[in-house]
Amino acid sequence: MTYTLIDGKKVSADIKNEISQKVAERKAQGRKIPHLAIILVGDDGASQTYVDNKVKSCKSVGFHYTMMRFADTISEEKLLKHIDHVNNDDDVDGFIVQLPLPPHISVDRVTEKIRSDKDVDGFTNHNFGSIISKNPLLMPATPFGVMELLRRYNIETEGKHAVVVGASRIAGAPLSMMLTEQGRATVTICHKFTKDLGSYTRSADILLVAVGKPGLITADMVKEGAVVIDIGTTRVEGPQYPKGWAIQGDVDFKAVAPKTSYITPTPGGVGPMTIASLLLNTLRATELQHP
Ligand SMILES: Nc1nc2c(c(=O)[nH]1)N[C@@H](CN(C=O)c1ccc(C(=O)N[C@@H](CCC(=O)O)C(=O)O)cc1)CN2
Ligand SMILES: [Mg+2]
Repeated sequence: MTYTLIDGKKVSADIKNEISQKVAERKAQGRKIPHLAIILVGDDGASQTYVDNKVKSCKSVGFHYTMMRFADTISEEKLLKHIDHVNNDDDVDGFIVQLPLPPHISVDRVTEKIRSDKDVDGFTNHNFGSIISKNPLLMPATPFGVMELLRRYNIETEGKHAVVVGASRIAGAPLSMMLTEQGRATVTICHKFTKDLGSYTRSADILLVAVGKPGLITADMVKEGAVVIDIGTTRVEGPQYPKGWAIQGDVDFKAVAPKTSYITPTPGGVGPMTIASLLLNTLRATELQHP
């Protein structure tokens, strides 16, 4: 079977162009320029790379941005106080706290401290719940990016069987709600307690995998003609890679791709969409707060 490669890099570049135009219009009309603040705790190498990409993307679309760095020894109390300060800073339209956080800090308490109308990652309970409302507020960036890829490639979801592997708060769980609500798909969620994973994945018209286990999905687990969306991104280290590491998805791409109708590569599939969605959410947060 010949398959179509879903090019997240290109779609995210298109979205960034669309955002740049909207920023230029706002500027010409004397309206507020979106301002994203990024909180980074500690010096995790991968987080640093993602945050650098977010800053670069803000610059490329004309957003204002502020980087806020803290040592990994910061107390939870101090971090929560800082979040409160950003919540009340009227110049900041949206902000994120880069994950993971050091183990002594509760991700749940930090996330819930973020004002929901400035929560451009869409991680708060309020925004999570708003997925099933008629008018969702700010949607979690990664699943929002997946839905946008499906939409831009005209992939029909209504009435289809979508199997989501992984039930994380930032990807699998909200994605299954979006596929049900906006996509009108019949959704099965699999997770680490699922027995005989292949018996579910083989029945998927659309298979979406967000686990973080390279090579988890092999060719025998995929139905002929399925759409496969790989959301996992794991940094695998090894001397064979020029940089000393490489990004790998959850799907054995080489073996699986020939069986599919559409498939995302890793890197270059869902990953770039995460940042494009963050920019879209920041623009939306600005439009809501400063119409
Ligand atoms: N506050 C947040 N923390 C984290 C999020 C998030 O959305 N908000 N997601 C991940 C990390 N992440 C963004 O922060 C992220 C991960 C991967 C990519 C990406 O573009 N991946 C590329 C490969 C990049 C590379 O070569 O290193 C790809 O898949 O093509 C973007 C963002 C956890 N933390
Ligand atoms: Mg504001």
